[in-house]
Amino acid sequence: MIQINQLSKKYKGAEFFSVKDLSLKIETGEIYGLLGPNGAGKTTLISMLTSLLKPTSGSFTINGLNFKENKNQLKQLIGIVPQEYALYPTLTAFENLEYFGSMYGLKGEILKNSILEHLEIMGLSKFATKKTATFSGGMKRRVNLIAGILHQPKVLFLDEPTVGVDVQSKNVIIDHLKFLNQQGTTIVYTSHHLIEAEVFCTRVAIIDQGEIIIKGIPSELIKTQAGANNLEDVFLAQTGKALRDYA
Ligand SMILES: Nc1ncnc2c1ncn2[C@@H]1O[C@H](COP(=O)(O)OP(=O)(O)OP(=O)(O)O)[C@@H](O)[C@H]1O
Repeated sequence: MIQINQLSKKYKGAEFFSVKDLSLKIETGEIYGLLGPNGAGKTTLISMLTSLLKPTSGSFTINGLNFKENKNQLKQLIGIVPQEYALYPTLTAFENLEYFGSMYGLKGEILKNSILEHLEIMGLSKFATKKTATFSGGMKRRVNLIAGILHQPKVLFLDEPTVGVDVQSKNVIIDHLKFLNQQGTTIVYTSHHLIEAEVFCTRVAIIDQGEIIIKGIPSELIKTQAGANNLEDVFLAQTGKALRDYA
């Protein structure tokens, strides 16, 4: 279970809070979607939950553990799939994954077998010895995903794991995430794909300007929002139609 208590982040020199007094409980075994317009604070929130970013105030626990006291345990427990590709372009897919796997303490045959198995699942076996610089966006996304799950995390955080990929890559990624969830992995993900989130997530929270404005089971949110036929209607009704450019 993830318990977030009044978590806030104000970047240095910023006028506004990017995440503001945010409290949320995510149960073990959920697929939880963090949705919101550009600049809503989704990446900031996920970055704090994975200890990539220090909160300004507030706290959270993951399975009862916190980063101050249980850093090493938590690092083994969670997996991170960032929005930006974390891959080294001059290394092959296999070499990249060896690097990431070793960061989680995997080595030898266990590491090698885990890499080969995941490359196979993601349809990348025949590209194992190719440099990732030559990969398409969809292939990079799939290697990026493998890098975060080689150590079989119990809680997986993904920041827009299907952005910029074709339908085929998206299906492989989503199907595998569903499989991992069935095996007991709790999934927290951000997305702009509301149709994807509607069918994929057990619950979602719509975030705007650093705060949760509505949360719940997608089908129930649709039912309770007047005139809404899908999650996109709920999203637009809650966040408005104005563009969210920021710099
Ligand atoms: N390093 C930073 N320094 C200052 N402000 C930042 C920084 N990173 C993000 N912000 C600001 O924090 C707010 C939230 O940004 P964040 O990237 O968390 O939103 P997001 O919901 O993930 O957006 P997107 O959907 O575009 O990825 C924005 O106003 C953004 O400009």
